[in-house]
Amino acid sequence: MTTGWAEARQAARDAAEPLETITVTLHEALGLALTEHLPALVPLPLCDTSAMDGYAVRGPGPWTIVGRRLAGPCSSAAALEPGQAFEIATGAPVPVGTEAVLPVELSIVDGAPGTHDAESPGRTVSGVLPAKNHIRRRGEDVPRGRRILQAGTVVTPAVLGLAASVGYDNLRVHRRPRVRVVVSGDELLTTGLPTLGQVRDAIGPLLPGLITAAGGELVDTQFAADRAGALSEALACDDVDVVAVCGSTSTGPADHLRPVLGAQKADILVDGVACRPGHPQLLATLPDGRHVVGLPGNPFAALAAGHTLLAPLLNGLAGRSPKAPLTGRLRGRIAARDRETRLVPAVRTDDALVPVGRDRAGSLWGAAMADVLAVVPPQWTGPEVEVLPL
Ligand SMILES: Nc1nc2c(c(=O)[nH]1)N[C@H]1C(S)=C(S)[C@@H](COP(=O)(O)OP(=O)(O)OC[C@H]3O[C@@H](n4cnc5c(N)ncnc54)[C@H](O)[C@@H]3O)O[C@H]1N2
Ligand code: MOO
Repeated sequence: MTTGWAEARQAARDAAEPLETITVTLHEALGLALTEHLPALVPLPLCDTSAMDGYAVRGPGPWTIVGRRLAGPCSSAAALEPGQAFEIATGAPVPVGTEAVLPVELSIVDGAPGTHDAESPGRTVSGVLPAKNHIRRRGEDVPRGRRILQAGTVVTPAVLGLAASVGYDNLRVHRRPRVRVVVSGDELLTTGLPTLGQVRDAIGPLLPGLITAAGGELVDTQFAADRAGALSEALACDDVDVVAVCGSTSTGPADHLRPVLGAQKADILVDGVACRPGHPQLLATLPDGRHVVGLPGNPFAALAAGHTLLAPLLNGLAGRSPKAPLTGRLRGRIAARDRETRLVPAVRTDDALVPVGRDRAGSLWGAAMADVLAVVPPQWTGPEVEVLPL
């Protein structure tokens, strides 16, 4: 029985148990999801540091310059007495007793505007201290031990930078779900110009990016002839978590996916989705726990199904926390359907989403021009819609 679009996505998510934990280097963690909350191993900053290039000072000026501290390891012994200053670089630990940092552009050294000068110790600096003391206190940005990121967070470039700055070399993450793509259809051609009766495979090329973005790892793409036996063979593998079958989802004489899944005693969790395009898509679980997603052969329908069932399934297996939906306002005359959700390619303008058209199930032209798929639910009257970034 056909499932509603939102329910189908939730069913795909619910079918996915997050995969095992692995420990990887920061570099290897990009795109994977944290398995545990991350506490800061050190405070940020580590100690009281200067926020400006200038002079760390104590008491009222003028101040005698007694030392110099640039970035890099340094002794903790340096201290200021009232009336003393240290030339200091942004980010360097301030000497004990520092009350403020006088920025270099506000400073006068021996009567001349201050500059960075290796000869400054022994000279006198003066200037009017600004209201801000320009000292970053220990732990002011991130206190030591504070939970900085939650389990389920996807590791982004910013997460890597933050994890490194609070002391991590490795992260514990869920492994990526391994995916095999099986493209079915005797008419398909993978290179060159098609002749009568042939069609260039458009789904094989679009899936790797979608799979990676959803947290999966494409193991390989295989081609299966339009025979039940070929599809059965392609499904008989134990080296992947998910098999995405393209084509063969309908009820025609060459469409064998449902009968083959029946013969393999698969549990069909979603048997068609009330959406356009993409309504024949399906989600099943094989007796050994592997998941099968059936993507319709019409290329735009396959893309829509990739976002409807495949991406939420991979997100869940990868251990990614669900995200609140993105929304936007759709402009123009869009005819909602009575019972089915429409997935409409649209571009973002300054103030709205504008459908681009060219969105028949067999054509990827609209989707290729679009920024998002706008989700138009049954009997929608607008203008707010959920959007799926492409
Ligand atoms: N009697 C009915 N026929 C169809 C229905 C229906 O409800 N009743 N639904 C239509 C819809 S909607 C879709 S979508 C397709 C789904 O068909 P299949 O998943 O079985 O796919 P095929 O029949 O193999 O192919 C359909 C179409 O797409 C082209 N195709 C297939 N694979 C690729 C590929 N990798 N790259 C590019 N194009 C591909 C294929 O040549 C066909 O033109 O069923 C409708 N029929
Ligand atoms: O699912 Mo079909 O794609 O509506 O064309």
